[in-house]
Amino acid sequence: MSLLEVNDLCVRYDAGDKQVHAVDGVTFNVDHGETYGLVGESGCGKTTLAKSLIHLLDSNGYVESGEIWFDGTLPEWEDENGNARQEIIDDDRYPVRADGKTDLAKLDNQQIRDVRWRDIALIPQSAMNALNPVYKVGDQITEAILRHEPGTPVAEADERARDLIERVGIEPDRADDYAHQFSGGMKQRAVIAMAMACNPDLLIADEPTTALDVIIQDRILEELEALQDEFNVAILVVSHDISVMAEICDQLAVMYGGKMMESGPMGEVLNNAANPYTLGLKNSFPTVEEEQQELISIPGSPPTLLDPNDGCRFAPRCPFVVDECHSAHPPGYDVEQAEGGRRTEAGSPDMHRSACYRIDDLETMRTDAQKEETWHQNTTQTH
Ligand SMILES: Nc1ncnc2c1ncn2[C@@H]1O[C@H](COP(=O)(O)OP(=O)(O)OP(=O)(O)O)[C@@H](O)[C@H]1O
Repeated sequence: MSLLEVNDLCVRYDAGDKQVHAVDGVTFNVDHGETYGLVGESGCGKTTLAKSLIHLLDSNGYVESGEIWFDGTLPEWEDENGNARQEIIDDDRYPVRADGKTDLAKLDNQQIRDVRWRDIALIPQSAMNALNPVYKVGDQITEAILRHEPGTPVAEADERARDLIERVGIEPDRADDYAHQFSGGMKQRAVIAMAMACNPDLLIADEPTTALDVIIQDRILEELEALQDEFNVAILVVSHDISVMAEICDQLAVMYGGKMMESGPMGEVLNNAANPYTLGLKNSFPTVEEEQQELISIPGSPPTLLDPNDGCRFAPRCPFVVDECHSAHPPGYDVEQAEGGRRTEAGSPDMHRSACYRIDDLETMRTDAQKEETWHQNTTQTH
């Protein structure tokens, strides 16, 4: 059973008399212990999607519609074994399903606070600045444990904090240091340790390695994987960097303009890309294997998402655009079927899916997408 099941989620920001459609009709599942990646250019809605799950949006942001089913529930709705009580499941006033999952979108502020840290923890973007400069690093982790598990004896919380610090590769004695005594990589590790303080089932990591050099980046990714193996924590990782995703993800979703353009098992999405946007994104990133690879950018810029038109979000920049693309944003099509020339909607969000009307012409798109002239000659005709 999946840990997280997001159905048709739409998130908006109020912007004067208009709205920013930052996340639009997004559906995906994350399994226990798996790493799910959200990749895409800046502004495509990755952070908004991640933060909306635990109600950490800016004050003008809100979930307009959709469901966020999470395999866990509030302590007061559980029996002694930690399962949702039957009378809570049966009572329509509670957003709890027969399989014990809770719809996080329906929780109020107080309720979602009980889920944060204990069940789902966030490593925010620019996490290195998340440490408080006036408290010792170890004390900040102890404090997080005590705040979310109030019955814990202080000595035990201290011990756990030091243990976590050690697990992320920092000498436990450094727990008595202040953040300014830590390097960038150590600060990032300390924030990861803090996020793991209450042993959550899901860790949301927003650009966990962006400000770090490549060597430290690798180590942080290794440490995240080690924590995952040890604690079976699922990780929802947000990054603009395909190479980070290729290192750690099991499943990958490519976002553009608030939509999921392509998703599925990571190897499938990256090696067998089936969406013009993914093909374009891959062209613009260097790969380790191809030393002489020519990088090709996608001309144009991402949409503003202010009251967007109907139609595929990528259509204005897509060299493969046809009339149908302007009718409505395409649904997620089954890529395996498309390999055989059939255009069939995907039956499950875990399958390799691509939102593109041209999916039945996949081979042509894959071949043409590798050519520079495809991207840099045809764009004017698409507007
Ligand atoms: N508080 C806000 N008010 C209005 N619009 C916002 C707000 N926060 C984000 N947006 C807009 O929502 C869209 C999605 O932004 P978001 O930060 O989720 O994208 P992202 O892919 O995570 O980008 P980045 O990697 O730069 O953070 C963008 O168009 C952005 O300008």
